[in-house]
Amino acid sequence: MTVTASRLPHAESGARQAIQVRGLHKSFGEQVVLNGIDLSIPQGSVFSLLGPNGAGKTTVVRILATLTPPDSGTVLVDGNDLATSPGAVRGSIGVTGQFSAVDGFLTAEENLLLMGDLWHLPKRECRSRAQELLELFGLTDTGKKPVMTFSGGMKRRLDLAMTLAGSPRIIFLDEPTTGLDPRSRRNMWELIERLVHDQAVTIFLTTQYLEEADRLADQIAVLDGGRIVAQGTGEQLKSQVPGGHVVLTFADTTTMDAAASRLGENVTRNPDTFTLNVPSDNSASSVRDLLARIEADTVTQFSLHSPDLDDVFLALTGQAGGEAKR
Ligand SMILES: Nc1ncnc2c1ncn2[C@@H]1O[C@H](COP(=O)(O)OP(=O)(O)OP(=O)(O)O)[C@@H](O)[C@H]1O
Repeated sequence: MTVTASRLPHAESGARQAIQVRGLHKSFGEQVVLNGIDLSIPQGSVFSLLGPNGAGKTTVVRILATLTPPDSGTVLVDGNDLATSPGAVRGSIGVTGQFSAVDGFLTAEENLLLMGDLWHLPKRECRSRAQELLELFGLTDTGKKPVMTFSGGMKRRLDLAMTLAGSPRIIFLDEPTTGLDPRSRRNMWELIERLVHDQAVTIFLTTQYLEEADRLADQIAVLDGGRIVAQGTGEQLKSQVPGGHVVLTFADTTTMDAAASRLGENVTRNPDTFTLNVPSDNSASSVRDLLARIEADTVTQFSLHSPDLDDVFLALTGQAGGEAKR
């Protein structure tokens, strides 16, 4: 099945762009990793880059964060040209995740003070910012303990807190919840949502968890074979793949079979639960047409199922998403 790449929906919106990328190329030796990437990410939004292992997500983050030079292409971060003003780019970004700066021998508070120092914050501001961040990230009680005693979730929270010490306008979160248990992952999601809501930062998120992208991101792009193969909101991406269906439940086999014979061969019967699965795009008109073809009064329950991002990922890349592999 082919899914066509959608246009860049926000490029026309007129919103100020936090990140603009045009024609980005990067090869390592013979291996072409990025083969012409275009991105426009509006300020104050959450953007998620998805892709199978080795697709080049970290390479994109490293290029945008000035850690790896691109071969060609133009990149503007917070209005600054990466090629001519890398220092200004570094001044407006924070990077967490696979390049964690957390020092396990120091306490959480000391780590935060060190970051404030690196950002040349005055001593007093440094202390108040550290306290503020410990509180924001639920680390006040453990602030004086060495980080090596922290759980994975606490370390990730501290990592994100340290990124915020410099008050960045754009934050790169490279797989921020990989390896966390479901509860810690949800905690991180709530923190990220609060950051975007309260501080209007722009988030560039890479993740293996499609559910994470679906929950947090305003825009999702799928990177595969060196190119962005689809981009849009979670809903837009899901609407591009088949998998939507209506589930009709009946009181008994007789009414179920009567409906099945009127609906034709695409219907899947589940005799154990007296249900029929009927492929549908779930639009109001197709659901209305469907009900008009059967004795609607015999339906005891009715539900719509949309494809999830896993279906999208599979259709686009031929691989299951990270969550599915676990
Ligand atoms: N410094 C480097 N030298 C040579 N090859 C590299 C280098 N960095 C990345 N690569 C290669 O580029 C490709 C993309 O790597 P990258 O880490 O960007 O992918 P990814 O999408 O982040 O993968 P994952 O989901 O596994 O973290 C991989 O094949 C990787 O081996």
